[in-house]
Amino acid sequence: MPIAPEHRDLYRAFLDQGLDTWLARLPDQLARGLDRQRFGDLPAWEKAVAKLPALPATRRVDLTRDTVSVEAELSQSQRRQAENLLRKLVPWRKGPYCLGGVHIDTEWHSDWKWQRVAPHLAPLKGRRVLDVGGGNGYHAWRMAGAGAAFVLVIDPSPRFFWQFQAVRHFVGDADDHRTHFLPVGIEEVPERLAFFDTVFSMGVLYHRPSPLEHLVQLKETLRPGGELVLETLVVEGDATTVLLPGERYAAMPNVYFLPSSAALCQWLERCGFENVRVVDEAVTTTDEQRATDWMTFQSLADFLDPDDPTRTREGYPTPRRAVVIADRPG
Ligand SMILES: Nc1ncnc2c1ncn2[C@@H]1O[C@H](C[S@+](CC[C@H]([NH3+])C(=O)[O-])CC(=O)[O-])[C@@H](O)[C@H]1O
Repeated sequence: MPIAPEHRDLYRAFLDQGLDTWLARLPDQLARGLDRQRFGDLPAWEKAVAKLPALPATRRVDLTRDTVSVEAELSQSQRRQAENLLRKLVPWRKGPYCLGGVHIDTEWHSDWKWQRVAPHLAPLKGRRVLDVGGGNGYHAWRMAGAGAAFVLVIDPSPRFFWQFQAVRHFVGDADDHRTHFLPVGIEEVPERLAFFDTVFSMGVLYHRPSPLEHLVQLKETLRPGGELVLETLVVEGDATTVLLPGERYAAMPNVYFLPSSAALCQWLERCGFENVRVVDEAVTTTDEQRATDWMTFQSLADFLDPDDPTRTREGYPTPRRAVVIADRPG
C-alpha cells in the first residue's frame, strides 16, 4: 500500500526507531510466518483474496460502529462471489463485519470487548498504536475509526493475515491508509522501540510462558509516557493468587499464567509501569463467544462443565477477563 504524503514523517520516525532493521528482515519473516500453514491452505487463502470483486470507487466505510462495515454497490452475482470467497477464509473468529452486503457473524462479539475497553482509553486521536496479537484486525479498524494516526497489528497467524487483507480490499486505500498488519509475533519486534503512544495486548498474556517478559517487551515498544492496554484471563483472588493450569484450560492447550487482577497489577508495577488500574473485569459469556455460521467448530459452551457452567470442563474457574491500563513512566 502506498505511503500517504501526510504520513511520511511518521514512517520516517518509525524507521529511525529501528524498524529499518525489522523491515530488512521482513521478507524472511514473511516467508517463515506465511509458510507455516498452520491450519490450512495458504495458497487458497491468497487466491481467494486476489479474486474478490473489484469495488466501485464510491463506497461507504464505517469504522466507528460495532460492525466494521463497507457499503458498496455490488451486483447479486458479485455479492455471491464475494461471500463464497470470504467463506474460504473460515473460521472467522473476530468481528463482526459487513463487507459489500456480506454479513460475517464471527465467533466472538469483539465489539463487546471494544465497548468495555474504549471508554477508558487516552483518546486515540492522532496516536500511533500497536495491537499485539490483534487477530484479523477487527480492533485495529476500530482504533482507526477512533482517529488513530497509525495502527499496526502484529499477529503471526497466516489465516488472520489473509482475513485482514480481505477486509483491506473492501476498505480500500483511499478511505484508510493508517491501518497495517505484519504477520510476526511480539518476539520479532525490535528491542527498545519506544515508538508507540498506545499499545494493546488483548488475549495474549495467558498464552505467554514468561508473562513478565511479555510485559517488559510491551513496555519497551511504548514511548515514555505511553499507555498500555492489557486484557487477559484472570481468576478471582488477592495479590498472591495465580493459577497455572495443567495441560489444558477450557480446551486450550497453550494457556500459562492466570493471575488475579490484583496480582496482575503487582506484576505491572514490578515491571516498571505506573498509574496501574483495573478498568473492567467480567466473566466471558457464551453469548460473547459462540459457534456461528462463519465458525462452525466447538466454542466456549462446549468447553464448560455441562453440569456446572461456573467451571471449565477441566474443573477450573470459567473464563473471566480483566482490562488493566498502565503508563510507561514519562
Ligand atoms: N507470539 C505472539 N505474538 C503476538 N501475537 C501472538 C503470538 N502468538 C499468538 N498470537 C496471537 O494472539 C492472538 C490471541 S486471540 C486475541 C485476539 C484479539 N487481540 C482479541 O482480543 O480479540 C485470543 C483470544 O481469542 O482471546 C491470536 O490471534 C494469535 O495468533
